[in-house]
Amino acid sequence: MDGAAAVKLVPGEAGYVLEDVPHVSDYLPDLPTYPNPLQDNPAYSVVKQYFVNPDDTVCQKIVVHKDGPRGNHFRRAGPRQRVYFEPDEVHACIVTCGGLCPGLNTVIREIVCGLSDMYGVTKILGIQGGYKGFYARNTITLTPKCVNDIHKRGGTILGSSRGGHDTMKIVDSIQDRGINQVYVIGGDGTQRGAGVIFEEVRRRGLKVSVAGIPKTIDNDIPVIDKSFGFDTAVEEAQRAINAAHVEAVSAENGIGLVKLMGRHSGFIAHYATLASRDVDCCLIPESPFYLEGESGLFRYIEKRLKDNGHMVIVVAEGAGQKLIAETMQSIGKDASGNELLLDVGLWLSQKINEHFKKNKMTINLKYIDPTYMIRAIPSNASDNVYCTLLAHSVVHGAMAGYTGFTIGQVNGRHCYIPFYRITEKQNRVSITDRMWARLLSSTNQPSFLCNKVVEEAKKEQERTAQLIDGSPSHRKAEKVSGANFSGTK
Ligand SMILES: Nc1ncnc2c1ncn2[C@@H]1O[C@H](COP(=O)(O)OP(=O)(O)OP(=O)(O)O)[C@@H](O)[C@H]1O
Ligand SMILES: O=P(O)(O)OC[C@H]1O[C@](O)(CO)[C@@H](O)[C@@H]1O
Ligand SMILES: [Mg+2]
Repeated sequence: MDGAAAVKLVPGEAGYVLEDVPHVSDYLPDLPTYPNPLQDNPAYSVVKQYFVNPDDTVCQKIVVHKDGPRGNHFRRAGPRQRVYFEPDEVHACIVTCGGLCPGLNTVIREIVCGLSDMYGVTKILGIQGGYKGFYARNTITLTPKCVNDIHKRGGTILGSSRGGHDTMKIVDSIQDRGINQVYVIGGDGTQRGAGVIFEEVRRRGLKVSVAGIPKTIDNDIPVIDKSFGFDTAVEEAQRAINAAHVEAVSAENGIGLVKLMGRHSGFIAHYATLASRDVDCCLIPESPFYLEGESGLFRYIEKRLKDNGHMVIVVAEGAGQKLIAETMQSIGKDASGNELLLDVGLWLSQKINEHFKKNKMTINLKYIDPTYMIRAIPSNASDNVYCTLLAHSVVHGAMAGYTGFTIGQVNGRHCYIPFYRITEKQNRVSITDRMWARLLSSTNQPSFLCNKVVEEAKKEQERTAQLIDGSPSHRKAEKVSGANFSGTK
């Protein structure tokens, strides 16, 4: 487990457990603290109860039973009365890694503006081109002025990359440059990378806070309510689905097929389908499907065309990979080690065309692949606000000396989550819960579920629920009874 040595569990009454995050004072005792400059900030000083009570925690499980345990909690995010860095002392850096996602520039902007406006920090570096930028690329100086309008642009002004995570070289670069706050924006791979950077920083005894901001278009990061940019992507996907629908209704036996992103998690396809109501079938990686037979996809398409004259299919890029692999060779891995996917959209188009040709039925299939279009756009208004809050919360955490954490919204509240909770599993669409049932009922598609698949899905859900509910028994944990934990030295 990444960061296993840093597990900090603080038990309380009635099964209460705080899964705390590391703090620089865990391994550097007697560090001085300073009053939070926010208390003199004209904008913020009017806020009643502005500082977060250090004992505030956010519960992960909000549906509980009368006699059930209170479950796991995370430390609530927000400004602390005392901070562990003086503004002049801070030398922050920001890096973006992995694939693009709407909102990256907003998060960069708001970390810079948050550090500057709230804490008076002036030294902020942008690391170019992802992790390898620490040792192989240039850096740029980030100021509120130069990031002023970047939230209106898609992508990341810093550039991003996959692969190239060389922990020693990265931490050498952090040490050589005198960086003491590292803000890492990226998905599960990136947060794993941040976890090992944190471990190395701690091993060297550096006063450096390593903080993650989770980013993933696929919404595959667990624990958090949802990842930033997801709503924007779902909204943009509507344009492709609308086009597919228009094409389909305007042709004889028209079929509109749209491929959307979603490597192992089909959330974009799922939510875009539910939002649209024009979709007749949604195929995702979590729900294996098959083509032939009475309950297969071909029969459903025939029926739908007969009843309605047209249909729209949405397929997540990771769907049907096992099926395709029966006839196609794997195409290897990307620079980060992620499996490259076979093109389910092209494959499905070909299979459907072949099937109807063989059965002498005329169809008009239009395949739309908006893959990168849904993630290369700027974030929408609500994602912009979401990104702003995440960025400000992560800044408060680093200034307060927390480290080895990811910022996340859990049940509507922002909190500091240990890296290992974000990286130990992926968030997947559960095909045995009410949300997927809602989709099945809105599209009327076959569930493709045989008993074996349902049983496997239920088992997976139980296993996942144990992780999500936190049952900490499986962790190599050091239990502590108070917040002044120093067991990670
Ligand atoms: N286990 C790991 N340890 C250290 N670094 C890692 C690890 N996994 C991935 N990384 C690094 O993290 C960076 C991003 O990883 P990856 O390409 O998997 O994207 P991601 O962060 O998961 O984002 P997304 O999948 O949403 O595009 C890469 O530079 C990669 O080298
Ligand atoms: O082509 P790239 O940039 O490597 O990224 C593609 C992948 O990145 C994601 O957008 C995020 O993991 C996936 O949905 C997609 O498979
Ligand atoms: Mg990933």
